Amino acid sequence: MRLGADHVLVRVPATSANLGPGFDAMGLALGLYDEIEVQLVASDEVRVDVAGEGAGEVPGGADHLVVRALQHTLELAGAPLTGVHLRCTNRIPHGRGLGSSAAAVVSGIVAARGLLADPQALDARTMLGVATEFEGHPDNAAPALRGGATLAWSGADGPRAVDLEVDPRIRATVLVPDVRLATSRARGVLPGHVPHADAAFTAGRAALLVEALARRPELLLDATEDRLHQEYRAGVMAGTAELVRSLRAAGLAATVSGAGPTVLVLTTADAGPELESALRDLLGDPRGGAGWHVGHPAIDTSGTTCRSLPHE
Ligand SMILES: Nc1ncnc2c1ncn2[C@@H]1O[C@H](COP(=O)(O)OP(=O)(O)OP(=O)(O)O)[C@@H](O)[C@H]1O
Ligand SMILES: N[C@@H](CCO)C(=O)O
Repeated sequence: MRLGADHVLVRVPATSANLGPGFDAMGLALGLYDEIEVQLVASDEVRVDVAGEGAGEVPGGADHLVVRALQHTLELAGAPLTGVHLRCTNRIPHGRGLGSSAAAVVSGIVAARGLLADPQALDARTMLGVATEFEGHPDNAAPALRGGATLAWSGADGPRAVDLEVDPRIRATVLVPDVRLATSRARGVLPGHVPHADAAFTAGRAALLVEALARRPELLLDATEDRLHQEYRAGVMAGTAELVRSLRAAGLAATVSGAGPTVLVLTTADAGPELESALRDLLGDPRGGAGWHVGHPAIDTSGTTCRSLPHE
């Protein structure tokens, strides 16, 4: 396949996976974005400039995660990459449970699609499949690609996803700690087996969550209960576990965001005063404190977007 454009700008949202009981399956796109400008160059140089999150930390050149996903996707499409210049403006914090690695992978895939002469040749399922190969599970990649809330699974023909309805009254709040935790570490403490009763409990809650998200937000507290991962992870994110417990005791639907350590709270717009009061009690200030930053991102409904820029 031929390349069409040589210069594109991709915008990719943060995502919060699991939402409590939807381990490795459910996710929500949040209005906090990384932007990546991808410019093909005539030489075989691979250059990556990073501003914001990860600057001076993430590998440059061909090892950079966005470059790896871009290169892999272009190869798959039969249009191998030679030289490229990336300018990344990163706002999604790394290793916090807000889908930074999925955002990097998805942005590389969507950039590759935008560079092809026939972008339609790379369909949504193929893109989710490639992202899942990199990530190992599709729950962040699906909402990053599609926006909104999604339910993803691996079927006989590979990873798939559907959109979930989200009641317009629902609001997301994130409590992001200063400390990081690698997803690999948070997965490493999960057991190989769980009691049948816990699996049954969590399956029921995940089904209820679909209804709570769509039109019954008053059920969010019950619907976000989980027994598959959060308690097992408490030992590697004690502060997160404590905050989730306290917020839930105050009647707020708090969960560990992705593999943590960020806390996600789902409320309705009219629950602002309860949330503010709980945050003041727990952190000393509703805007954040004690090493926690409070954000109120919109729920993103666009997913990852890509537009061509003029040839430079
Ligand atoms: N924009 C980026 N560019 C390059 N590498 C990135 C970028 N974002 C994340 N990474 C890599 O991914 C790592 C973080 O991935 P990890 O899966 O541990 O956490 P996360 O994706 O932020 O959280 P979660 O998967 O729980 O939502 C970073 O340390 C970095 O190596
Ligand atoms: N479902 C994943 C999300 C983080 O990538 C987990 O909880 O480990």
